[in-house]
Amino acid sequence: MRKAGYELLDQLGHGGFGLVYRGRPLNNTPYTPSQEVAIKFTNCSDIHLWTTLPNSPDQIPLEAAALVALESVTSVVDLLGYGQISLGNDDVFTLVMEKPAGCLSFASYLRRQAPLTESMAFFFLEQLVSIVMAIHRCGWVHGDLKPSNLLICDQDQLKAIDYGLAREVVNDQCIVPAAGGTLLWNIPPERINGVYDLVKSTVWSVGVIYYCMVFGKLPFPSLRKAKNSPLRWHHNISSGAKFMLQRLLDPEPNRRVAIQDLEQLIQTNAPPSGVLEIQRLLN
Ligand SMILES: Nc1ncnc2c1ncn2[C@@H]1O[C@H](COP(=O)(O)OP(=O)(O)OP(=O)(O)O)[C@@H](O)[C@H]1O
Repeated sequence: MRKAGYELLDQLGHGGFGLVYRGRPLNNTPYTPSQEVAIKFTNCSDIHLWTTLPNSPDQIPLEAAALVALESVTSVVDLLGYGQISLGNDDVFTLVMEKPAGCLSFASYLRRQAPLTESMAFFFLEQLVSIVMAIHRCGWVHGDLKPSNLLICDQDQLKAIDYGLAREVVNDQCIVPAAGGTLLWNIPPERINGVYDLVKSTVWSVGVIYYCMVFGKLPFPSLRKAKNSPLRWHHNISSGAKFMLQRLLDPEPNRRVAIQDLEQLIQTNAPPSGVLEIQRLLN
């Protein structure tokens, strides 16, 4: 455990298993005392996947190992410390993470701003793809990509949080049993059949988030509809945007755009740069 002291402030959020508090470093920490942190507490009995780091025999949750492995990715929040503590009768694992200044949940942003202009949606799609690819190049997959696991910082920069479902990728694949995830955001239609590939489902999640940015609503009301219904266009969008959505949200995982082709898909279907600039100036 890296030792450091933090003062707990108010609760930032809570999810299925974790409670997250805003914290302030005490004077004995290497972190700048004025900079706030996010401290996530998870009951150890709720953590099912543990691992070790190469330089230590200590067991740590896979979530912590993912954050260590992704340390160099700027759009992934920094891990500042971790460790196990006892609270009453419970053993609790704590993760101390960077809390980027002036950030807002991307879910709240979309609730207020979506549908976005095609230009803005593309601007965030590019960032989302670069986050997915940076994580992929480190040999991991986020596993739970959705707007509430993205922060929007400094007005328009995305950062991904919550690595509780992150997994290591081997040969561009990560086959997992049908458990975890959030229905309709990151659960693709192929999961109806049981085990599925988290890498292909991440491409699906990118499509769901992009669709929500463009239309302000989820693409499908249920997994069954996602498997059998064509995509609906709620207002007119460019043929490039339609093509990208069809490739990202193909219900057949082997036909869906492969992660290796994601960057090329968005580069070749970008709105013309003049249109992008003018639309951004108007926003
Ligand atoms: N590094 C961070 N900086 C700022 N806020 C954060 C940070 N980490 C978590 N939060 C806040 O705490 C909330 C819950 O965190 P997190 O998603 O990691 O918990 P969880 O229990 O895994 O959630 P879920 O079950 O919804 O996936 C987030 O939605 C966010 O509002």
